[in-house]
Amino acid sequence: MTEAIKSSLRDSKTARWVVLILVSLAMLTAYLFMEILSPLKTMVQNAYGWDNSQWGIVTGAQGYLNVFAGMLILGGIILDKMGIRFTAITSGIVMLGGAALKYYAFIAEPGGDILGIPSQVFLAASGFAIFCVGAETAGITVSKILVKWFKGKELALSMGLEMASARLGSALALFGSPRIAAAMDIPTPIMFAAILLLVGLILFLVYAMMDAKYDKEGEAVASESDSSDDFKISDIGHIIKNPGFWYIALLCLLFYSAVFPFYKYGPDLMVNKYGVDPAKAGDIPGWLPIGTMLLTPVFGTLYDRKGKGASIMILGAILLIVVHLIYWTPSLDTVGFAYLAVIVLGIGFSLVPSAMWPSVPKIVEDRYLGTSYALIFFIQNIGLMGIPILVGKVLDIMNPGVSDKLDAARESLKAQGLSASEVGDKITEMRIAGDLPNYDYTNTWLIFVGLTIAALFLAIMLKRQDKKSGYGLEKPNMA
Ligand SMILES: N[C@@H](Cc1c[nH]cn1)C(=O)NCC(=O)O
Repeated sequence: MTEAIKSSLRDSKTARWVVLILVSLAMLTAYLFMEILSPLKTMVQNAYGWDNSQWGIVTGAQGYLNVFAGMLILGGIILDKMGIRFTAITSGIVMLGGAALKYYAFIAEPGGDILGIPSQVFLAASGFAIFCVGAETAGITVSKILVKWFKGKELALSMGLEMASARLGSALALFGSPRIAAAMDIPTPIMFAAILLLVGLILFLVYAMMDAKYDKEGEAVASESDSSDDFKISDIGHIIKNPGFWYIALLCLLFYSAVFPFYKYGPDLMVNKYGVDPAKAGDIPGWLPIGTMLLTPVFGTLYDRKGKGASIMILGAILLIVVHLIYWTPSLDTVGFAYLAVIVLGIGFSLVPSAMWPSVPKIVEDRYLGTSYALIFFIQNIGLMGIPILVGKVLDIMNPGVSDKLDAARESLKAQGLSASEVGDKITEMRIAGDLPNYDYTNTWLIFVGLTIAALFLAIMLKRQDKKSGYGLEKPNMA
């Protein structure tokens, strides 16, 4: 029996690392699709005539089903009840289905309205909303997979590497998508990213085979019966009575609202404020995920060894304020400042998550951990939905007439028989030449400044609560 356990898959270092590679690459494809449209805002608007509010409807679709239909919570329950294999494969299929619908919206260019929204916008938003249900569920499933295979071994390292791989997916989308769209057309990068999701699904299927073998070996019984990662409705009552939970959940909402929506609007800011070529719109924001890939493990190790978790979150929030102030200040309009701000953002975006996620187990009891993470992601999704919508709306309000002028030019080009891609290219040329106006982001960017100031306030409150409740956030994680 002992021999059988020793030779189990879990004890095989090779098997563990194969699992890590499989799920990390699957998450890379998910994060890649998540940002595939983000650097194309200028091109999409020039080609299809979406205003900023419509862009907000599509990019904020992340939360429609996850928040309003409670799909993130349902995903947690399904993971708990149906297990890892079922949930991983199902989330892969859901991501692919959503991606296919989003691709259809761009390739078919459907006319008319659905529920008062242009059909193309409605279908692209619906596809993204469905994709995000799969992506968020895949995220919580992969965390559970890593706990299953790496608990008591290289767990923190495996989580860090999986996150780094996911960030690489975001970077590939930001750098690659506009280049492919400029060389081919807008639907092509979306199609490539959808094909990669199919590869991700195949990787989950291969993982499921390994997982089945692992379970057959019988060793999983012990780890599966450790229910600390499970989602339980009954836990919610206990968790929401804990003030520390609220501080960290709201900090997560504010902090991520100031960062992930930056992917959706940052590339267009680069074009409109810094005069970057739309085919390279994602290049400066693309350094953000690359920087975090390298820095998050460094700051994570620092927190493990030296502690100061609450102080790290305060410092991260201060850096974020500096970043968004740089992007907001009208006179700081040279590309050098855009790079400087993204470097500081990279440091801030590495500091906060490296301290935030490992702090949750210090605030809530182990048995509530799975439910707590699902609830935090649920609250985070409210911001990831609301902020892109708000930014789009405010941008339209602050730029009266700009979308109308672009529309008029587009209509006259369309009347000359040009395709959407050709219209987009012409409008881009006219905007670069100054014949058509750009969007002024100045006042709109104050939304991000406000979010980061609120995040700093919450981080300070969390530190105070830590002193009061003795969570030990300032203490090292390692003895
Ligand atoms: N909600 C998840 C996944 C995600 C990524 N982009 C939008 N949602 C999350 O925030 N994971 C943590 C991270 O830092 O990526």
